[in-house]
Amino acid sequence: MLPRIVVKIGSSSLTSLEGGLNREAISYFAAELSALYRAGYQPLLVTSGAVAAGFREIGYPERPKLLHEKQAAAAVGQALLMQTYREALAVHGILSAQVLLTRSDFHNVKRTGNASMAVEELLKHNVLPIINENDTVSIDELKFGDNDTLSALVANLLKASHLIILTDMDGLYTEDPRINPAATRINQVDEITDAIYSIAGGAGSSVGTGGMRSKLDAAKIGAFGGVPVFIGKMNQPGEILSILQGTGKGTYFSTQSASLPRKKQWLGFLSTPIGSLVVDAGAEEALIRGGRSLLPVGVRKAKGHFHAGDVVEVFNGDGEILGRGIVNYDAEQLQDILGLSSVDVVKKINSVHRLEVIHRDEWISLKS
Ligand SMILES: Nc1ncnc2c1ncn2[C@@H]1O[C@H](COP(=O)(O)OP(=O)(O)O)[C@@H](O)[C@H]1O
Ligand SMILES: N[C@@H](CCC(=O)OP(=O)(O)O)C(=O)O
Repeated sequence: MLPRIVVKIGSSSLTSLEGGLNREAISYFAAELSALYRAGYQPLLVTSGAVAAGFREIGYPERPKLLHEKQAAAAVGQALLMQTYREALAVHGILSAQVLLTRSDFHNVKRTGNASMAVEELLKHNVLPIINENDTVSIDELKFGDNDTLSALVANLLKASHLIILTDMDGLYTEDPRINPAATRINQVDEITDAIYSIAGGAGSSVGTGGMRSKLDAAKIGAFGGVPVFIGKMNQPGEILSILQGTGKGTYFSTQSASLPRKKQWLGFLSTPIGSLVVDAGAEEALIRGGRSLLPVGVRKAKGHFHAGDVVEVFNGDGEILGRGIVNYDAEQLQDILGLSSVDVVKKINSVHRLEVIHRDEWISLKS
């Protein structure tokens, strides 16, 4: 299999602030994608820009904020975006195809299998998949919103060897350079800690959406899936190959050596937590460093109306998130056994299905 490269291009690199596509930029990116093919890689493109490309044509004075307006702008802009890419790529003899995905396409194994099958078939025929979120049918609560997370999920799903996230800033800085011009670039990040998150701000322009924060989310997802991520900018011919050679203008994020099983990736990044638990220091140690299951004795509080089988978030006493897991008790049942030893749990509940509150196989640690 040729090494797969997922390239994500943000709205800020494709459109002007007044709305509308920057055709020169698209021609440039098409040439860079063609350089990837020539160098023996198999590229996949995740592109934003539908809303930004469409809002002016439809008559909105600025990037719309209301859902139905965004949906309409995306419907106009997505067609324009695809047409422009198709023409620019055809100059290099590259055939491209539109793939629109929604968050719910990643919600279970069957649906992800379905999406990946379609993309695999395109790759088999040397067609470049051009992926975007299906904005016209996505509703806000169930949306990726920005395409950073989507690109990382695609990279993990298709076992890419790299994810390149292109934006209007040449990497992660010690602070948003638009706010503090003295900020300096961080060239390499080995671990995405809370301190790294704290320096990442939101979108930098009126057309961008997630800013550096959602790009770090993507880098984290990539790290868990075994895909190294680059975040940066390019505007010179041949730069995409420099990025792969380690000399790109941006920040490189290293990956965990082994990729997490798909179920754990789902737990960490796609599941919807229904409630939360607060655990004591002993339980934190067992979960984070001991690789053990969570027992009732270590649970201090349970919040929310969850049922056995739901996903809950787990926090320590300082309010730091430790991870997520599938809980084995209903919320009411758990209230009765908080802090009890396993012997006392068995005495209190007649039929204990599974003693652990969260089994270690159904847990993902999110604390770095
Ligand atoms: N620590 C940081 N380092 C670099 N850029 C940052 C940082 N925090 C916030 N940003 C902002 O993130 C923006 C890029 O994200 P975004 O606007 O969503 O672009 P895109 O449309 O390419 O996804 C930059 O323009 C920058 O202003
Ligand atoms: N799917 C949307 C993405 C919106 C957006 O701004 O994303 P991004 O530029 O990647 O932060 C679109 O095509 O307009």
